[in-house]
Formats: sequence, C-alpha cells, structure tokens
Amino acid sequence: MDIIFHHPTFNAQQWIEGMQQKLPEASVRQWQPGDNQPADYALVWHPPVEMLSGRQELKGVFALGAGVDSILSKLQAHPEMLPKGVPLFRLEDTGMALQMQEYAVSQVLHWFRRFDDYQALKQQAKWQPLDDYHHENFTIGVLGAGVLGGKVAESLAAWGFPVRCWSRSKKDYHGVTSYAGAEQLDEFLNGTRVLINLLPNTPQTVGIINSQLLNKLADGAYVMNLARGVHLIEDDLLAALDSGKVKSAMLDVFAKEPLPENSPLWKHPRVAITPHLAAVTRPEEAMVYIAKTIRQIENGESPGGQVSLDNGY
Ligand SMILES: NC(=O)C1=CN([C@@H]2O[C@H](COP(=O)(O)OP(=O)(O)OC[C@H]3O[C@@H](n4cnc5c(N)ncnc54)[C@H](O)[C@@H]3O)[C@@H](O)[C@H]2O)C=CC1
Ligand SMILES: O=C(O)C(=O)CO
Repeated sequence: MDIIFHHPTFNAQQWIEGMQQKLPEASVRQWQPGDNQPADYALVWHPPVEMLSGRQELKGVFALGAGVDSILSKLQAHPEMLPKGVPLFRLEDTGMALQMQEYAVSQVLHWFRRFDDYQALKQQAKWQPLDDYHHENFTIGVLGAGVLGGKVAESLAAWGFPVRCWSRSKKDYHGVTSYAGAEQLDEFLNGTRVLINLLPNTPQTVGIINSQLLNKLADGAYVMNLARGVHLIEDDLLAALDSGKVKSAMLDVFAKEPLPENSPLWKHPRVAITPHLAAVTRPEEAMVYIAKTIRQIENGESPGGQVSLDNGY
C-alpha cells in the first residue's frame, strides 16, 4: 500500500513515521512535484492540483482538517483534481471537539460572569459590583450541530445554560433543544443571547451572520465565530456592536486571514480575536483515525467521515 502526503506547514517527517508505524504494511512518502508514481491513499491540506489529478487508482483522499471548503473550492476550478469515484474523507473530531469545548465554555463563562465589564471598569479604576446574569436569560444557540457543534452544545448544557442548536436535520443531544432547516431558523434565533457558529462553509451558509440575522437575536447578544470567516459579514457585526444590539464578539476566523492590520475589528474594544486556532489538528489522534479508516476501506467496510460532494461538507 502506498500513501502520499502533502501539507504546507506540518512536519512531514513526523507524519510519515507516524503513519508508517500505524500501518506497517504501507510505504509512506512526502509527495514532491513530478511524483507520478502510484498511490493508494493521499493525505493532504491545500494540495497542488497536479498531486491528485489523474490518480484514478486512489482509494481515498484524506483532508487533514475538519473543514474541506478549501479543497472543494479548488475542485470547482479543477474538477480533475479528485478523479471520479475517489472518496474524500475529513477529520471527524480527532481531538478538535475538546478544543472547541474549551474555547466556547471559557468564553461563555467569561461573558456570563461579566469579566468583560469588570475589565472595562478596571481600566477606569472603578470598584463597582454589577448585577448578576442568570442562566435563564443566557440562552445559547449553536449554529451547525455536527461533530463539533454537538459536543460544544452538550458541554454548555452541562453548565446549566439553556442550549439550542440549529442544523439541517433534527439532532438528539443531551440537554439541547434542536431546530432544523431554514423554516426553523427564526425560532432558533428568537431569544438566543449567545450565538456560536460551527457551520461548514457552503454556498448556503456564506454570509449567514448578517444584519438581518443579528437583529433577530436577544438584545445585548454575544457572537462567537469559530467556523469560517465567510459566514460573518464583518461590517454588519460592527454596526450591530455600535448600535448595542450585539454586546461583544469573540472571533477566531475572518473573511481575510491573517486579519489585515487596518481592520477595524482589531481596535474595537468589544471584539476579542484569536488567530484561527480554536481547534487544530492533533497529529497523533488524526493519524490513529486515518489508519483506522484505511483499514476499514481495505476490509471492504464503509467508514464514517466521507465528505458529501453534493452537500459540500
Ligand atoms: N476555527 C477552527 O479552528 C476550526 C473550524 N472548523 C470549522 O467547523 C466546521 C464544522 O465542523 P464539524 O462539526 O466537524 O462539521 P459537521 O459536518 O460534523 O457539522 C456541520 C453541521 O452544520 C449543519 N449544516 C450544514 N449546512 C447547513 C445548512 N445549510 N443549514 C443548517 N445546518 C447546516 C449540519 O447539519 C451539521 O449539523 C468545519 O466545517 C470548519 O469550517 C473546524 C475545525 C477547526
Ligand atoms: O480543521 C479545520 O477545518 C480548521 O479550520 C483547522 O484550523
């Protein structure tokens, strides 16, 4: 079995040795331009078109992340990049759900205990106890309730918050009220105080967090974007912050990354920023998952994690 690997920043040696150890029967190599030797599987992130095109022999391509939008958008321009019938897999959780839970829970608690307000008071050297917030007025809505969103929703429910989620089909997460489809989006938004985005980037979800949507949230809402920058219209968020409709935002992803130095988001006192690291690929967990999936394919089983090219995620 031959496996080719390409990632613009990961330590290739670590991945080659790791995969080799988990699949001793495999021969794993870093793909180099001009390498047309056969391969059974490809492990990729931002793959060059020539790495995959024409490789009809592939039994699977593995995206080394959860979101496959960058691969699918490249496929639009170069459909030959994924030969017909070759399945595309993505990482499902592999340690990312815990990171998303840490990120979301810590930020929700920060807002709920009004640490943002106390930080602002501290700047003015003001000793001023504020009214408590109450769980019943702190409904959390998770947009996108898949592998990551579902776990984030459940972990916040465990802290006693009313939690709801929105997805394409109904979900059954412990302590979480499920809303599904475009027809239930308004109901989901009505009364949501904290909006957390974990949707995939698809033509249906681009620009979904816009003025219209923000105006349907509870007054003084909080917004956390952990999915993709294209989901959020940044000017609409700034307007909602300035009008007071949105109290604060925590953003990990941006329309343009790195976020340009002249973006007004940097200077906004009620916007917090992290540089797209809410959840990163953990090599060991990812390699265990990929090796297990490869074994399932080799045994003729149908593994999970296959991307639906029709749905775009
Ligand atoms: N900021 C970061 O560091 C990271 C961000 N991500 C982002 O998180 C996203 C979610 O990852 P997973 O939970 O693994 O994906 P997933 O595919 O398991 O879940 C996606 C969810 O969105 C829902 N959905 C999709 N299209 C919809 C639509 N049109 N209307 C309503 N619901 C819709 C699905 O029903 C599903 O519940 C990734 O696509 C990626 O963009 C992932 C990892 C790290
Ligand atoms: O896995 C993903 O989709 C990511 O965004 C990683 O940063």
